[in-house]
Amino acid sequence: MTATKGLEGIVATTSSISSIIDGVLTYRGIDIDELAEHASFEEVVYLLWFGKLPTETELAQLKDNLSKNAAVPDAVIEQLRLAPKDANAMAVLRTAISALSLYDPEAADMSVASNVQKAIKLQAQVATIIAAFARIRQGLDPVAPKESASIAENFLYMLTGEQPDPIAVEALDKALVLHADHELNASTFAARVTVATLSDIYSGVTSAIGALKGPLHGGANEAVMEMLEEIGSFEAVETYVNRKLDNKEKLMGFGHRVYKNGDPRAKHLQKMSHELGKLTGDLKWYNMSVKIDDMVVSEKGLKPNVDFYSASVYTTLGIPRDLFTPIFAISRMSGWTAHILEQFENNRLIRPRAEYVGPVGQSYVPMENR
Ligand SMILES: CC(=O)SCCNC(=O)CCNC(=O)[C@H](O)C(C)(C)COP(=O)(O)OP(=O)(O)OC[C@H]1O[C@@H](n2cnc3c(N)ncnc32)[C@H](O)[C@@H]1OP(=O)(O)O
Ligand SMILES: O=C([O-])CC(=O)C(=O)O
Repeated sequence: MTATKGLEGIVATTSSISSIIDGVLTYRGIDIDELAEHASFEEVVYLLWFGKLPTETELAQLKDNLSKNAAVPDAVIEQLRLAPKDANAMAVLRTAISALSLYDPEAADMSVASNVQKAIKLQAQVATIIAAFARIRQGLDPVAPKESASIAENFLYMLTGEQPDPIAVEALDKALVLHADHELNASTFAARVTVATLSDIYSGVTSAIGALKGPLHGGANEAVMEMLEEIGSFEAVETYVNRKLDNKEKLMGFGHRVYKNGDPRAKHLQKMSHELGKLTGDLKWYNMSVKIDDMVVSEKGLKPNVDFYSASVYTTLGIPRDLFTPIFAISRMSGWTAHILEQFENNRLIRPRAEYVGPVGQSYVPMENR
């Protein structure tokens, strides 16, 4: 038995949800480039869950169902009020999503119909929870979700209490499409491992949120913005990047376990960052990002991943830095739940082995002789 560090290159399951083949990402066989151009996030949610693009009626039904389920139980809102105002937003989200199960009488129902309904609730409520916490910590009351608004529109509306700019809604919607699923990434794997014990869907997504939070995974988008803020100006980029590379330190938002020739989602986010920067007249973060990108590509051969340009996109949309990873979770909820449903369809406990490298042949030493 020989271990592969980080399970690199190990094929751990079959899946028909998304694929990365020769650097091309597809959801249910459709290239992400096409989806980014044409699909709404709700269409993508339907596609991931049900394996096909929705008809007009099916999409309307899904949107209606999401809309009707977007309100969060009062007890969970109360719990958000009890959280420290400076609590980590991903930790709050992880706790609140776990708490939702306490108020769902169907939490332990493992039928397919019940699990699909729980996926709908989770997808609808994740945005409500994040927006509510963002307001509560500012001493404001949460804003109730609007009926018949998309998830992107509703999230921005619930965050500010004002009707969001259609350009911002469109940009966030596209970002949600781009982050929705990604084969067997760490958080999705965590979700599948959890539910493969026949634990419930809430446990699965709670595990996933915990895994997404880390800076080597979804947490990298916040780390990118932290880096941009630390650098502070376009002029300071060169010295900063050279110092990081000389010290062999990682630059957040670069590199990927699977993509060695670039992440196909990054170009869309780069374009959005540029367009939003032009619209707002503030290209500072975009210009700094491009300069870092050019230097890291030419000096290290590493390309930006999905997290790199999403940082300047969200900042230009006026979203606070610590909500970037929670927004990733809004989108990835669709992928996690699709994978959980797929895992349940053909379940087997996930239990790999460890290569033992510790001492052998040891004896118990009585306390007085140690
Ligand atoms: C949504 C997502 O999860 S996308 C990924 C988000 N994460 C980040 O952006 C964090 C920064 N990037 C990284 O840490 C890595 O590239 C990962 C975690 C994404 C992938 O890592 P792995 O496949 O395990 O690659 P690993 O960390 O072993 O790196 C391989 C080599 O490239 C280097 N490298 C990888 N990423 C970076 C980086 N961002 N900056 C500088 N060097 C890097 C490593 O130092 C290592 O060099 P070495 O062989 O000289 O020691
Ligand atoms: O696939 C991965 O390892 C990380 C990633 O890009 C994602 O989850 O979107």
